[in-house]
Amino acid sequence: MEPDTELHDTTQRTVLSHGPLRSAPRSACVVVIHGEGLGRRADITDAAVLVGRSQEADLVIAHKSVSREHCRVWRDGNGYRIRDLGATNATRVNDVRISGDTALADGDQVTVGESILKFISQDSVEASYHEEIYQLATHDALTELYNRRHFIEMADKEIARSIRHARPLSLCIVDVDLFKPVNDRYGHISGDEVLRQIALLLRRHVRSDDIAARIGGEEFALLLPECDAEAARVFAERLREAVADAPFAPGGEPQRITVSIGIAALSPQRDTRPALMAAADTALYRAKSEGRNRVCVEA
Ligand SMILES: Nc1nc2c(ncn2[C@@H]2O[C@H](COP(=O)(O)OP(=O)(O)OP(=O)(O)O)[C@@H](O)[C@H]2O)c(=O)[nH]1
Repeated sequence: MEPDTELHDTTQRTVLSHGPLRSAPRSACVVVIHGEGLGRRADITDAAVLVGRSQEADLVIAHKSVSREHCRVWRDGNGYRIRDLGATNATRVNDVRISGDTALADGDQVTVGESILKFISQDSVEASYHEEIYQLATHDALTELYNRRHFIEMADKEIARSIRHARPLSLCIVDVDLFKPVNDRYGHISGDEVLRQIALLLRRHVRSDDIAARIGGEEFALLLPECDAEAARVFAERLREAVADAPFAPGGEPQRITVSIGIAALSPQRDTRPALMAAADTALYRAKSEGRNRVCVEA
């Protein structure tokens, strides 16, 4: 198990990647091209996109110059429109303060506090470039799951949403057991293949609203909205069994691989992401010390 704060460089392991597992349909988007939130983007699909400082915004820009609900962008027939929501620093499009609903055209620059967003229509050649950049910035190259940084961003939003709506939320931290001996015996390339296989199992087990990420070398996180601790335990048991039963063969040699899983649920006493992660980590340590290949829940 790796320390929580450690960062992992996985770039050399892209050699095993067979390319993106899912190709997102291209949609119009707003992307931050300057200031706080640089690189962050929100696709404009059927639902309107709220831009603001609030964790519940679709595009969060956590800067004091940005109002909690700053502006809204939405699709209107074949076009797109934007409206300022009474922000203290009024929204500007191409440096002109907007009033009422305003149409957006491809390439328009939207000033939100001290950040600048660019509107990119789905027909733009620039859209695929930003899609690629977004994929690189938010996903782990080896497993195609979300990376740690993006997981943290999404977890903060999900926690805020769950608290606001008084809904349950659980976090599972999944750590591969005795992975060092696997690497030592079969080499890092085979170890990487094991990690990819485990990531696929994770992906198969989660629901579409769940958030699956690789947050460390051999450590994964699963955030389960609408799931209390007991439901998360049942889910985690199924996942643990699926890994233990899966046919791994690093270096061509059949090998049993197992995972330990620590779980913590959101509660009034545990209502921040660091507290939730620390509690799940404590449960994980217990699972390891009690013999591995098991699920523990932090009360
Ligand atoms: N192949 C591969 N190995 C990695 C990667 N990131 C971390 N590791 C390895 O994962 C291993 C983690 O080992 P430890 O933290 O000692 O834990 P462990 O052997 O899994 O033992 P327990 O967690 O106590 O069950 C180390 O050998 C790391 O080198 C990676 O991206 N690819």
